[in-house]
Amino acid sequence: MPTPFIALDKLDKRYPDHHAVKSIDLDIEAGEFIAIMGPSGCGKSTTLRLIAGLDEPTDGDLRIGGDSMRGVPAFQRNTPMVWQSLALFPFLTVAENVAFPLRMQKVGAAERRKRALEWLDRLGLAGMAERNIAQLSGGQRQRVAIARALVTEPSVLLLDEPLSALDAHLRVRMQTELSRLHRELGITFVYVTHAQSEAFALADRIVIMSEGHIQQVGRPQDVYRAPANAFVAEFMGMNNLIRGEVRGNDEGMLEVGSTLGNFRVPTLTTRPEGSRGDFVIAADRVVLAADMEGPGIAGTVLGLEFVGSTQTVFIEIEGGTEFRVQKQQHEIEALDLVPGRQVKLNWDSRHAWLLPQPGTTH
Ligand SMILES: Nc1ncnc2c1ncn2[C@@H]1O[C@H](COP(=O)(O)OP(=O)(O)OP(=O)(O)O)[C@@H](O)[C@H]1O
Repeated sequence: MPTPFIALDKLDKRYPDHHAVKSIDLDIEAGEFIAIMGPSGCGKSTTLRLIAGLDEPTDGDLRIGGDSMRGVPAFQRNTPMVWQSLALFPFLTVAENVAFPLRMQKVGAAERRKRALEWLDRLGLAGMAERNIAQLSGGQRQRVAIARALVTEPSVLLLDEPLSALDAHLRVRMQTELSRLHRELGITFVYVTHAQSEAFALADRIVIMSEGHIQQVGRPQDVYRAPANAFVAEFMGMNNLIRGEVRGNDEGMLEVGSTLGNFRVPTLTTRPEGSRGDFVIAADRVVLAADMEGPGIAGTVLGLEFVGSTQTVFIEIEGGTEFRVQKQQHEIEALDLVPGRQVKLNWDSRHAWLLPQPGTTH
């Protein structure tokens, strides 16, 4: 194994009244784009601040390039951070804002200006160098903040919800821009976001946190299709979790009994009868049928939600369980899926994903 570029080693942060980050381990390779996600208050920003040196860990270690960062102040780490609020200086021009970190490094005035103008050019802001920050749009300010972070040519860029203040259209444009910069610069990006779409569009790997713990680290498609536990399955949103108990093992399949009926779930290992057999079926894997005499679970359409060209259908199963099903518009119309409509739900057993038993890997 090559030495990771950034290594979080049992990194821990306690505030007087809150244990924000609980002994987390994470290896980040040089040049990776890592997105950290999780519900509000789970410790994402604290983790980023620990990497930046804006906060000191209570315990554990953080290494960058193999060197421990314990006691190394933020200004000596060259790990700049871009925030949603940007923290640009309103009394400086655009060029002076970008050049500011170089001034801190005592770089000469001519060189500072040259490098600031190069970065402004690179971010599509050539010609705006002498403007005041107040004379820029939200998207342009975001670019200034990114130019200012990159002007010292760091090997890591930390971003804390950088796009959340922008409107949807601009957000997508800036995502493309960040992706391009990441590719061109080849440096490591660590990106905190609560927007799944951003994390999926940008990241090589996603880290899911909850209550100060890391719940799963993996490629976006793996976290989505193969959640490590019930928390991740539910956090990803478009999963249906069925809690059940193992009733038998049959050639790579578990027979699972639940309040919704008996199901077959693929497995790599056998499990003893009576043990947990919780599994997940993704919303886009559920098949709906109008024929109530056919096989499947009976349910009633509660309502629909538009998400671009697909819709999420919320279906109530007897006993109060709610299912989410993702369908294309034409399928919705073909089945006339209006609230109150009765439907049968089904899926191919091969698409069910067995959750690992707590404390084990799959
Ligand atoms: N300086 C501090 N003093 C005390 N508690 C703090 C401090 N900073 C953060 N916390 C607490 O630590 C927890 C984690 O905070 P953090 O900002 O890392 O969460 P987050 O996952 O980034 O949340 P959000 O998505 O809302 O920004 C929160 O409960 C927060 O109130």
